[in-house]
Amino acid sequence: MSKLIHVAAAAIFNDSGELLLALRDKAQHQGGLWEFPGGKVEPGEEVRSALARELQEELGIEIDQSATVPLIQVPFHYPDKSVLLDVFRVNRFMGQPYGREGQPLNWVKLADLSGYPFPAANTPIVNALQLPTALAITPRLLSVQYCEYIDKALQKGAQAVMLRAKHLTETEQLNLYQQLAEAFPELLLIWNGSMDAANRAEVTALHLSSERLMQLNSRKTYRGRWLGASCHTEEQIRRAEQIGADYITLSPVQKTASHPEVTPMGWAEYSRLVRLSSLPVYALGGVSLADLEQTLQAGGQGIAAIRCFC
Ligand SMILES: Nc1nc2c([nH]c(=O)n2[C@H]2C[C@H](O)[C@@H](COP(=O)(O)OP(=O)(O)OP(=O)(O)O)O2)c(=O)[nH]1
Ligand SMILES: [Mg+2]
Repeated sequence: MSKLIHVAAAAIFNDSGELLLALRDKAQHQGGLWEFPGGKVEPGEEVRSALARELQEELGIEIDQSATVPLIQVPFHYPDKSVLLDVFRVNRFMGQPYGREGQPLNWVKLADLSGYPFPAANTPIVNALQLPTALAITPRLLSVQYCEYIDKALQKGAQAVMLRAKHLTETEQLNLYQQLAEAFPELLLIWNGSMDAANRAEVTALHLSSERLMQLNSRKTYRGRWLGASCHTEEQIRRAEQIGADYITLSPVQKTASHPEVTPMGWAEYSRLVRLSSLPVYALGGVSLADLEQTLQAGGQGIAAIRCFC
């Protein structure tokens, strides 16, 4: 396999929360498709210096390197080239961006990103941008208690909720899912269950256990929008990538009361697996919102937790 070409790219936001896209010239590799501005890291160059240089060269803007936050790293093999896209969030910049190389630019709302044709390597980047950084996983509750739980979790900073209610029958879980989806129409509500049942109930966001993940070869039959999976090993991460999952949770990062017998992987191993994965990776297991900054700096998607949102 050819050597990975290290590319620094930026998800640049303006004050209205829109994102800057540039159209790649037809003559370029992956030409005619939209991109996150950036370019190749030169030998010996720091990735953030490369990002600042490329944004100056391509857009005429200055950025404060220390104010950039890692978003995701995507290793990707095109038939003719292998790239490592190293993507950062840029929320502040100086100057008015313009296409210094004649490339058209567009400010785009996050919700409209899916309408833009991107190179294939960009799918995980778009997912990382559209997925939240704080995911609450429901504890074991009575059916009537879930609404109140979600209210409280949202107040505490959760931005999405995974309904994990294995103590209820599948029918009860899906009825509850529909009720909660109606009560919280704006919320990304994920059901932890099986693909067949999710398809039958028209669930739009599904999370697979690692066991279910390893039984799947493709997401092709899935009819929802979001597909996630629980991973604990490199092999499971590879399978999640192979089936085309949108995100994974990786656990246990730290010691957790729910699985006291399991040895946690620790932050160093979490960071290593995040670098190796091309997908958005939530840290799970003994983590809370207090660990969010560390998780993002490691290139993770964010944190997933039960306890800290109760
Ligand atoms: N900048 C950028 N490159 C991307 C994206 N997605 C994607 O697959 N790529 C690929 C296309 C290219 O093979 C490589 C980036 O190369 P580039 O052409 O931007 O590099 P550069 O700015 O240094 O340009 P050049 O001097 O080599 O012409 O990464 C993306 O979103 N942004
Ligand atoms: Mg470029």
